[in-house]
Amino acid sequence: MVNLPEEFEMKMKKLLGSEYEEFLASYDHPRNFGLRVNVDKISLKEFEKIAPFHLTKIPWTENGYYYEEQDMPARHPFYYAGMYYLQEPSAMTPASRLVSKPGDRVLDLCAAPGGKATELGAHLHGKGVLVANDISASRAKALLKNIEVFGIRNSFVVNEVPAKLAENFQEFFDKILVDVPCSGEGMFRKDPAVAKVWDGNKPFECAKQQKEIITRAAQMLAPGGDMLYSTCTFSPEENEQVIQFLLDSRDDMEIREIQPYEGFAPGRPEVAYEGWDGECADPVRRKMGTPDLKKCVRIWPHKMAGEGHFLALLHKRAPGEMAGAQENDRNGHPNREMTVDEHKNPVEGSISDIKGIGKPETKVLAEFFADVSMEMNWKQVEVRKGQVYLVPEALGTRKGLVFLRNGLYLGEIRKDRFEPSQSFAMALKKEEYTAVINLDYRDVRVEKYLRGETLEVDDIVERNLQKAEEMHNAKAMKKRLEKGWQLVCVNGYPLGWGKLVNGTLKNKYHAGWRMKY
Ligand SMILES: C[S@@+](CC[C@H](N)C(=O)[O-])C[C@H]1O[C@@H](n2cnc3c(N)ncnc32)[C@H](O)[C@@H]1O
Repeated sequence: MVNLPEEFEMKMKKLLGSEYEEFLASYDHPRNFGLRVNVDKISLKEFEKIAPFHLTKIPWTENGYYYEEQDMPARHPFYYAGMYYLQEPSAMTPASRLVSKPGDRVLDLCAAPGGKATELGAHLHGKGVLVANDISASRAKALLKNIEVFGIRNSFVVNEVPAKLAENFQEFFDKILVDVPCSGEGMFRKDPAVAKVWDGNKPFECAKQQKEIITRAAQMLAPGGDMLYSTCTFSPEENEQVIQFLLDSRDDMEIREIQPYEGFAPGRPEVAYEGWDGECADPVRRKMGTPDLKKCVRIWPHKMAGEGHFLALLHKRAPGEMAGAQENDRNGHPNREMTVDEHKNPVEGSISDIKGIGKPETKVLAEFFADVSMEMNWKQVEVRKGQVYLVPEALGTRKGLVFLRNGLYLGEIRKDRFEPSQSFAMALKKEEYTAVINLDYRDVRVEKYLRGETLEVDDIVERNLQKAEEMHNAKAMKKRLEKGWQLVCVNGYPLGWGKLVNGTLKNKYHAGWRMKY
């Protein structure tokens, strides 16, 4: 049993009334473990077929599963292949209720380490842009890594304060996720250390910061766009009161219904002004808060197999749009189980479209990319000091922002050769590269590869050559398969690069990502 702060218990008693004992009893139950499948890489059907874990579907998400602690999915090669993200089940809810589609401009304002940004990015399938921001430089680094492991090709990873972003992105985004820093009351069971540092002032301090963040987020939302605000805490100050604050300060925003689940509890209009002297002229609302706060969702650990959360889906009305319009058609159950190849586009333009590079660089790139069939628009490729990036189309030029990555880093031109990057390997599908060393996850070479060791792969090269025999251009293909860059895959999903020399595969797996235990 977690040691709960006395002041917290009193507050929860007041909030929950007769449900309080049941809530308290939930602290005796073990926490739940969840993983969320990367729908940009693998279909759920395929994942269920190949993943050697004890999986049970999380009923309120499309692509989340409970697993058992002994499965240890963080140590499995499929994790290194970016097939899934480990995430507490309730924490999967916010991104699952902000339905984004390929082509959208999406912002995750408080994104690190990327639990929600990776889900939002996966659903873009490379089209549109995901701007993933975090105020902490070190956490933003972890965010970038997770985005790269997931193979997201169209992200802009930023390390800025929301006010600075708002200067650059006025009414720019179709979808915004605002998963604010909070007092973390919902995490006491999962992480008892959070309960130890909690005190009664924390919700008030956090609320101040949350109001600034949500205000900036609303400035960046395009008219007609949707924004999802979430916390992992129970305090009304950080939940209903922040939403009420936003509604009181802007008359173009409204609360939308969230795709339901039987375990969700409604938001609480009656706590919207409790203990807070907000500005509101309407005496009825002043007492009660806007009735639409009921459309918010509270996740309580005694009602669902997950930790505590709060969610509010907000909509910014376009000029002339009536309050509550569009709600029904936008709120249908989204068909989120898509096949991975459904979103493929042909390659656009050619290498000669890249600006500012000479003939030798063009030749080096042409040689390497003769083996690549990934969808890409060459007009969006930029070369900066020899480093080659595929920049998101929808972003435009953004100056004066501190960023860690603009687009997909493809690799580096070094004199007479191109060195592909780790992030490029992760963004490829097996079928999009000519020379592939595909290993089964039970093959000891997979772990050796992830530890940075050199591999003997004669048997696989032999098999690849036999397959090539059956093809039209067998001779050219043979030459290619016997040496040079190889995409190393586990069960068909890329892990990184290797370079083949006389049947030996030199390890090019990113040194900083190696398996260490
Ligand atoms: C709840 S965590 C986000 C978790 C993340 N959404 C995920 O799912 O992995 C809140 C994040 O907000 C960041 N943060 C704190 N203050 C911020 C601010 N003013 N602007 C943007 N991010 C902020 C913190 O560094 C922290 O990473």
